[in-house]
Amino acid sequence: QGTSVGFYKRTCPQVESIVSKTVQSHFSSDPSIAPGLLRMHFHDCFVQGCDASILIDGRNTEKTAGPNLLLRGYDVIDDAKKQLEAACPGVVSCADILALAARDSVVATRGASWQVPTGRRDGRVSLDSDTSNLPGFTDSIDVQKQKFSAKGLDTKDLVALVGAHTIGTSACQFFRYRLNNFTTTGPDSTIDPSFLPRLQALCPPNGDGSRRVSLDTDSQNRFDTSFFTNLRNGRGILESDQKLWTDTSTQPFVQRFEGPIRGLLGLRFDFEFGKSMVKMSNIEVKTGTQGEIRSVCSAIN
Ligand code: HEM
Ligand SMILES: [Ca+2]
Ligand SMILES: [Ca+2]
Repeated sequence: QGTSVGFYKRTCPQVESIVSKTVQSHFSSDPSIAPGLLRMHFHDCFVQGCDASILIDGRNTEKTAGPNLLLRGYDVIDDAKKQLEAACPGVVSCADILALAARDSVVATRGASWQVPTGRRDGRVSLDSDTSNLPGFTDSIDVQKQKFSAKGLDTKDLVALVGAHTIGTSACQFFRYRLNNFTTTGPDSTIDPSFLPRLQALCPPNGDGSRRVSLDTDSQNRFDTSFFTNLRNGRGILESDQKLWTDTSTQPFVQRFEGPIRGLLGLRFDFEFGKSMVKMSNIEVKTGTQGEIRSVCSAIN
């Protein structure tokens, strides 16, 4: 009853090539759509399951909620949907397009590929008030773990999936508070002191809070393990990211994802990321006769 690889094999064999070509062509003119689409899929799956509820336009929909205001890549999904409606009308869900586009975004940034099970149906509900279960950048590791385990994802999945921050950027407004007066004695002490001036220069106290800074310093366009090395070195940008290193329950996973195979404890980040993505992409999916196949991704039928 769940999703399966090759769900559209008979009904729309071109689906994967249409989505990947569309992602590639948008990526070549604007590389920021890769992190945009990956994050969008995560924010879709955590609210009402992976059902494209994030794509619905209108008043008080998920899109209008705080954590979703800076999402990007909606036009890529609309473009792919248009082509798919021409090739196989009424067949491919917007939720599946987004799941495929997230994978193709990792491939575009030279990460490892994985097979994406399909067969999701699109939801009919999108409410900004449902977005409170999305993790926040000040969340403790306990809260992060709770929010992930509520969706069937364990600690290893948490660390692997947050590894998505190996690409993309954050606005200064989400971490600038760590750089000055974080405590009575000064900046967040978990920040590498030799790195601090660089961040302070990028995000001065009264500067532009919307200015964007790499989440993985010096490697924002490459889907690699550098993000974990940066965490080890006190170079995490978000408070929630740096805590993955300071917390004793998540640090071992950061260590294991950082290096290439290290004996029996070694975990390949690229492989584990794909595995955890398949789990995340199956959160509360609607299949069979549930939901609908939207004709336009930004509106319910
Ligand atoms: C504890 C969990 C997480 C928290 C608190 C968190 C928080 C954030 C924040 C605050 C930003 C900056 C947004 C902006 O300024 O536009 C961000 C960016 C991003 N997040 Fe996460 N995130 C989490 C987990 C994840 C997961 C699981 C994924 C995907 C699998 C993900 C993918 C991304 C990507 C790719 C970006 C860069 C977006 C861009 O460049 O447009 N995040 N995240
Ligand atoms: Ca959703
Ligand atoms: Ca990187």
